[in-house]
Parts: sequence; structure tokens; C-alpha cells
Amino acid sequence: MHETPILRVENLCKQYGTGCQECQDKERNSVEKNYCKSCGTVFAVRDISLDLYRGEILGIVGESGSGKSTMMQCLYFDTDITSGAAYINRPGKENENVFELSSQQKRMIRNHDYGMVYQNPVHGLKMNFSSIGNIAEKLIAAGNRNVSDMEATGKRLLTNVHIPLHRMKEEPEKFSGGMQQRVQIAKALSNNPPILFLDEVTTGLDLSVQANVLDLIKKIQRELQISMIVVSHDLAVIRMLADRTIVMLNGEIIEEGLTDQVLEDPQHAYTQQLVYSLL
Ligand SMILES: Nc1ncnc2c1ncn2[C@@H]1O[C@H](COP(=O)(O)OP(=O)(O)OP(=O)(O)O)[C@@H](O)[C@H]1O
Repeated sequence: MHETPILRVENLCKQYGTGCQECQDKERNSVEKNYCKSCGTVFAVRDISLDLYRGEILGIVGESGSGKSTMMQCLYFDTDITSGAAYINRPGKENENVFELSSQQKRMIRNHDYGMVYQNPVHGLKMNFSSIGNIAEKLIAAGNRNVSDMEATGKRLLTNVHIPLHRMKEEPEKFSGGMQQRVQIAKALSNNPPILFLDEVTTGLDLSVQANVLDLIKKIQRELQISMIVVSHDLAVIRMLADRTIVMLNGEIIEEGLTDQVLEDPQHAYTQQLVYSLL
């Protein structure tokens, strides 16, 4: 019997624009790449289906504009979807399409089931709160009230991501990019989410800092067995982190498989180009 995925996404679509007769009608086909030449609608995510299993890292790779971030924003309820479904394997709620829930229920999922680490820490952190205050904010949102417990959890998480505790009262705006990302990761982990989304988390960091953050993510995944979706335009990041990989182009999945298999024997011409560029 197959294992049940912790997250199942079915036929997810997100378009910017209302569409027109030309782009709805396959015969007339006015869509070039992901863009309708006739009405200007962008089909950012087109019919994406995927499964995420317990304890695995699923990598999503693709060039700029391929729809990776939009897909993550849809899954994390940062943006409304056009159509599709997502199911989280929660006791008694396995068949609940989370996109159809109320905003309060979606907030509960964000507070209890999901963590998110954005490319830009400004989106994940309150830059003018202390670092430990950022973690407390997330713990309070998840229903914690005991101040001593929250402080102990905050210290443990900051230590795990190598932020020295004598700096825990400092605001992230005073930290380097790599430190900000580590505080963001600590905050995202504070509610013990079974599912963590990471969107281009090392883009813009120096190579050595990138390596530290990637090592940290790998360590967290090994120790906590969290399921992760990692989005990157950088195949080297995906190679280091992901068990399985999905390749996106123009809003669509064009190839998927075990990461080793996709990298060793790419089938689609675009994936071949990506892989060969690393040689
Ligand atoms: N608010 C918006 N309005 C219109 N089009 C948008 C909007 N946000 C994104 N898009 C378009 O959706 C498509 C997918 O963008 P998205 O940012 O998801 O790609 P990406 O693969 O994450 O690229 P990058 O790595 O550069 O962020 C692009 O064509 C983009 O221009």
C-alpha cells in the first residue's frame, strides 16, 4: 500500500487577469509561454498537482517567471487561487480542501500546520521587534501564553540556528542577511509545523553564508523530520537539499522525479539545458 502524502495538491491554477475567448479556446491558442497576447492575462500557475510525503524535501526548480513563488504564495494563502485543491493529512480532515476554508481556518493552518521562510526576511520578520520577540509573536499566534515557556523555546530555537543568545534582544534589522534568514527559520519552526515552505531562502547571500544556511536546513530536516517544499532557481541548491524534484516552466510542471534521476538523466530539453549549464 502507498504511503498517504502529508500534503496533496490537485490541479492548482493561478491567473492574473480574467482571460478572454482567445485564451480559453485551445484551438485559437493565443497564449505564448504563460501570457495571453490577446488580453494580457498571465497564467502564472497552470494545473499543478503534487504530493509531499512525511519527512521529505521536495525541490521546485525553474527559471525566473516560471511560477514557483506564485505556487508557494497560493499554498501559504498569501494570494487567492483561481482554481484547484489542496489536502493536508490531518486526523479527521483529510478530505477538506483547504482553499475552501474560511480565513480564520486558514489562519489556524498557518499557525499550526505550516511554516514559511521567504526570500526576503522583511516578509517573514518584524524587523523592529527583537529576535526572540519575533518568535514569541508566532508562539502567541499558535495559542501559547506562558512567558517563561516562550522564552525557553525562543532561546532553544535561536541556539539551534546559531544566533548567540546575548543578541536575542536585538532587532533583525541590525543583523546580517544570513543571520536574518536564520532568525526567520527559527520563527518558522517555532510552532513545530509538520510542513515548511522555503522560497529562494539563500538567494542574494554570499556563497559561504549560503552553504551555512543550506547545512542548517538539512540538519533541521534530518532531526525534526519535517516535510519541506524548497523553491529555487538554483539547481545546486536543489541538488544539495531535495529528495525529489519538480521542474517548472511557464507555470507548468515539465519534469519530475527523484533528484538524482532528474539530474543524471534529464528528459525534457529545458531540464537538460539547466543541468548541462552546471557542468
Ligand atoms: N501580481 C501579479 N500580477 C500580474 N502578474 C504577476 C503577478 N505576480 C506574478 N506575476 C507573473 O506570474 C508569473 C510567475 O511569477 P513568479 O514570481 O511566480 O515566478 P518565479 O518562478 O517565482 O520567478 P522569480 O524567481 O523571478 O520570483 C510571471 O510571469 C510574473 O510576471
